[in-house]
Amino acid sequence: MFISSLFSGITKYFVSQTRSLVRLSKDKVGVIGVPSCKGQSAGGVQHGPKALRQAGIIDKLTQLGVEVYDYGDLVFEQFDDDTPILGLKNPKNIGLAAKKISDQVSRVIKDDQIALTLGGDHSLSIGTIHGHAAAEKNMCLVWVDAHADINTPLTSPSGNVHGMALSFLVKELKEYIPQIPHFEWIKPCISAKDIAYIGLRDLDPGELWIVRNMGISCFTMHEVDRYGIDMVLRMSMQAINPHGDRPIHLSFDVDSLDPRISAATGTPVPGGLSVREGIYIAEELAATGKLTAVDLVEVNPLLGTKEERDLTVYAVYMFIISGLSLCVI
Ligand SMILES: NC(=[NH2+])NCCC[C@H](N)C(=O)O
Ligand SMILES: [Mn+2]
Ligand SMILES: [Mn+2]
Repeated sequence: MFISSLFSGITKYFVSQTRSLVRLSKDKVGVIGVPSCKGQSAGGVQHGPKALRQAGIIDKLTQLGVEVYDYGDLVFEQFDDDTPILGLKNPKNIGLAAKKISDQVSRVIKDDQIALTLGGDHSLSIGTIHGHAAAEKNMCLVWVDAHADINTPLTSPSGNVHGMALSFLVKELKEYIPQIPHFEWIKPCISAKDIAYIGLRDLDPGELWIVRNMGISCFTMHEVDRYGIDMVLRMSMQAINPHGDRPIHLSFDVDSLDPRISAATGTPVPGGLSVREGIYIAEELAATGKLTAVDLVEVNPLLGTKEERDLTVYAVYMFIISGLSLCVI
């Protein structure tokens, strides 16, 4: 008697807690391939979009009932005469590519589709976030990464733009960013308080200073270990989207996952997220009904063994399918 009533109480609890289906913000997804590689130095990351398409992401989403529009890969003119400015490598290639990416993401979101961008290195997020903010003024950003990617051209130890992407976009950093040719069009479009980091574990000194002093919400791997990924997401949303009414941009660097899963990436860092923790982020943000743009970056199919490459791509495949299809039962 006692046990059965307890059981029915628990059942009721779980039924009341269970979402029957993930509520996507829009039921259409626009896929944009961005074969960018000039934001870092390892060859191969430009093949990321192809590897992810070959894994069958688009067919699977379509079979699960998502209306998918595939815009193919953006084509970028290549400039060989691209000398570094203040140490920043490939300013012309990256600055002009970012404009193209921004315009395309903006168009897709204005067409009422979730913009799913397949990279490519993380410098592409200069364009995706800029384009998202142009289409949706009130957007907020969840940046999932081992790295903060917020070096300015002056603090960067490498000159690689994939490690600087956010610095060009954050309003509070405007005074710290020098003039870079081909970057003049980039207007800072997001405030520090509208950004949450998840998974960080490898910051440069300048980045540490910025994150500590600018008021960006930051949940490092330490917080993920301490509170668990569910609580970290709740705290992130409490910080940047307390009323749940803002369009969400999820920028997901595959090196946020532990390198035992995602070895096929240029800058792996031990001690990362599990596959389930990564996927849980996609599912929960999709379930807010406000997910509007997703960047999937830094898959490099030329790194690691064949098994490692397949596993990296498979993890990303699961992340996208779980996040963007209606498969929470
Ligand atoms: N998107 C990435 N994987 N970024 C790695 C950045 C590494 C280093 N912090 C740098 O600025 O060079
Ligand atoms: Mn990273
Ligand atoms: Mn990154």
